[in-house]
Amino acid sequence: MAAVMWFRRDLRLADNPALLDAVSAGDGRVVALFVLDPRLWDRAGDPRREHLAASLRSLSESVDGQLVVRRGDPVEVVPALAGEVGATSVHISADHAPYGQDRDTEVEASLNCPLVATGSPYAIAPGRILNQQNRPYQVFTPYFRRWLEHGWRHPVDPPAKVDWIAADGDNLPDSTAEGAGEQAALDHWRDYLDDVGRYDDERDRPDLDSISRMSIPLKYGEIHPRTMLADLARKRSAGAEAYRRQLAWREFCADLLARHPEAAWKPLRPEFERMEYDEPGDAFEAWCEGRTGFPFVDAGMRQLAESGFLHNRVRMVVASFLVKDLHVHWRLGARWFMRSLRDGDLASNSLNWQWVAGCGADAAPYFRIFNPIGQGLKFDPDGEYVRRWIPELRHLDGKAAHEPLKHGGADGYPAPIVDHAEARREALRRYDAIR
Ligand SMILES: Cc1cc2nc3c(=O)[nH]c(=O)nc-3n(C[C@H](O)[C@H](O)[C@H](O)COP(=O)(O)OP(=O)(O)OC[C@H]3O[C@@H](n4cnc5c(N)ncnc54)[C@H](O)[C@@H]3O)c2cc1C
Repeated sequence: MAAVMWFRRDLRLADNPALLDAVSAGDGRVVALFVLDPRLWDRAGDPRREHLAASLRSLSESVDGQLVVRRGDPVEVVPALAGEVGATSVHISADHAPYGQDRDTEVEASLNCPLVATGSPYAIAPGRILNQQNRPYQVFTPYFRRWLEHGWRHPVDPPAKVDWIAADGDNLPDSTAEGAGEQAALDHWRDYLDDVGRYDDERDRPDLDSISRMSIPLKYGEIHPRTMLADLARKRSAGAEAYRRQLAWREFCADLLARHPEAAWKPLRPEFERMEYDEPGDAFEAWCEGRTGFPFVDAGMRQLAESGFLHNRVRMVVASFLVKDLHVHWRLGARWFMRSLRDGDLASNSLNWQWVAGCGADAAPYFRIFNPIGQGLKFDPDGEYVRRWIPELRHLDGKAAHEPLKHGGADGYPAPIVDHAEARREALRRYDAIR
């Protein structure tokens, strides 16, 4: 007898209730499976592929080298493996994203044994938080209040002993990514916890190193948010409180996407279907490459291209710039982010783009348009962040790096590709036309 543990977005052994169920169902004998699904693998950009491959290597070590990786359509691969090893059940943690839900329904229908879903990548599974009328929340703050009241389970330990059963598999993909895997995630998190007190005051400053970058291990399930929430509960600082609130944003996004799968690429506010956007031409290319002539925007886009990561404040500013200064559809920006980010996550990405573009459930009012220079001066007050990512501006001291034209210009650095005041007026005109 054996059970199959089909790992997906839960690449860890600790705090993994689905794995505990697999161990119990298989009487200690478990086949660890990961399916490299071409539909997901081919669409992911290099940063995600690299991280996933490194994380799988780490998981493989944790299961005594017996991780079975197979390429193909899960609807064929999972039942085939389950049949080969005579599995009595296949175990997963639930996937609430649109593709994952459909896939799991199909896999379940093709299996000759039960597909058992236990837990999810969230502290509280999407769909659970309802208001007094038993309806889902559209607005974050009341959702957050209810989320706190609802509470979550304690983390569970890794299984004491597992007999990992071998089966034929494909080669693990190569990777040069560093810092992937469960142990790296836990080490990074425990180090960061010492500094979480600074989070409340400094989290909007991309020039400082006060954010956690935990979106990456969370994306791959190298750590569960329950583990993080349990640690935060012991901290009792304003920083820890602020951090917990951000984790709730992640859950709110997943909740919204589970209820509105179309929100991945369609505006939640229907009037935005009529919004006029420009074709993505040279301006879109300049945005992708960090050559818009707006230093804060360009620093962000270069950081994204070079490192596969971007600070939340800068994500908001570059997204706003694309939609409201260049008048390009948020969907194109969201797609570029999904290809470029190591933490690219459909729910957090699409719902945050919708938030910035003004068409989300609890979106920023459309008419509040970020001034890309003002945002830089406010959140990178000494120009450190801009100089870090734009070598052409390194000769400019302090704030001057945000306004090169005012300070003699910079060789090789472009002039602004739009006039922000004019672009803002045009954005408001287009918004008025759909209200
Ligand atoms: C346009 C845009 C696109 C985004 N795309 C993604 C994405 O693809 N994947 C992703 O994980 N996050 C995305 N975010 C949310 C947020 O920017 C990142 O989670 C955060 O910057 C990751 O860095 P961190 O882990 O250091 O965050 P920290 O500031 O340390 O926050 C801690 C954790 O809280 C959660 N969190 C924080 N802010 C948000 C938020 N606004 N929405 C949802 N969760 C949040 C994340 O899990 C994060 O790891 C996006 C935000 C914007 C504005």
